[in-house]
Amino acid sequence: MSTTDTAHTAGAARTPTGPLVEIRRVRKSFGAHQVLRDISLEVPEGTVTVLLGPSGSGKSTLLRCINHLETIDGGRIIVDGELIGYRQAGHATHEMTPRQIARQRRGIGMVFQRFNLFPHMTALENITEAPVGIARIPSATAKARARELLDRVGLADFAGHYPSQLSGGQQQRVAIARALAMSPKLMLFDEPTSALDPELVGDVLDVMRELADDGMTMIVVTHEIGFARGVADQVVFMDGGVVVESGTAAAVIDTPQRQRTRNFLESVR
Ligand SMILES: Nc1ncnc2c1ncn2[C@@H]1O[C@H](COP(=O)(O)OP(=O)(O)OP(=O)(O)O)[C@@H](O)[C@H]1O
Repeated sequence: MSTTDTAHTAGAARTPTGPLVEIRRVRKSFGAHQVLRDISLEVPEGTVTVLLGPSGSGKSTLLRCINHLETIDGGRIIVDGELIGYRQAGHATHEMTPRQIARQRRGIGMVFQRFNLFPHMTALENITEAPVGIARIPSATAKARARELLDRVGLADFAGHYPSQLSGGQQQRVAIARALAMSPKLMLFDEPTSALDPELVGDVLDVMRELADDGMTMIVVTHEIGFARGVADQVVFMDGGVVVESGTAAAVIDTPQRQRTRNFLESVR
């Protein structure tokens, strides 16, 4: 059993309040391919939602819509009371100004499958780049904060290392620290461990679990069922662009009601 499978009472240390994220009847197509057909879900503040589903079910697309990397075709997405995407007569996402979009994106941290660190910058520089360049935080303040974040992800001694000098797991932990440096209210993770060697997965999931324990609101796309069972307050199984089944980890993972969910879980176990 990996450390990520150890007992963690999902949501126990947190007191969920209202939804930080509301997704209502969201639709998204690429050409004739309708990837998101009708997605609705809510993510209460301070909780972790894990999105499960087969390849091509639209999980990444949904995360990208929440973070303004894609524009929805219908429905609406609200994060912290603000419309992110809304497509109905007279209200289109693209009517937002670039400045509004940039401001909203700053409140949402995203960690991708591939760490996407700047190769010519040290770990510390990768983390301070956005706070200094975008948020205009004084360099000394940003550096001090970056060191705290490196410590938090277990890499206090690696501030001066370049990405090529770090393992994949260490790079991903720097990527998490980089996202946290903008003090997001929501963190999105898109298969953060699927590009890692198996022995490096646990350290990254442990950092994510600590974030959850600290009350970070998180939406995580992952096939790590042990993580979902141990950390998720809510598990959402998507297939064919719809939510097939959602509920607690115990409900969706241990006692799935739908055959499609059972088939998927068997395929990843
Ligand atoms: N920019 C794009 N243009 C055209 N098709 C796209 C685009 N982005 C995603 N798709 C298609 O949308 C579908 C859903 O992709 P998406 O990456 O959201 O699924 P997923 O559930 O995250 O799958 P995976 O686990 O493989 O990443 C796929 O068929 C994909 O090819």
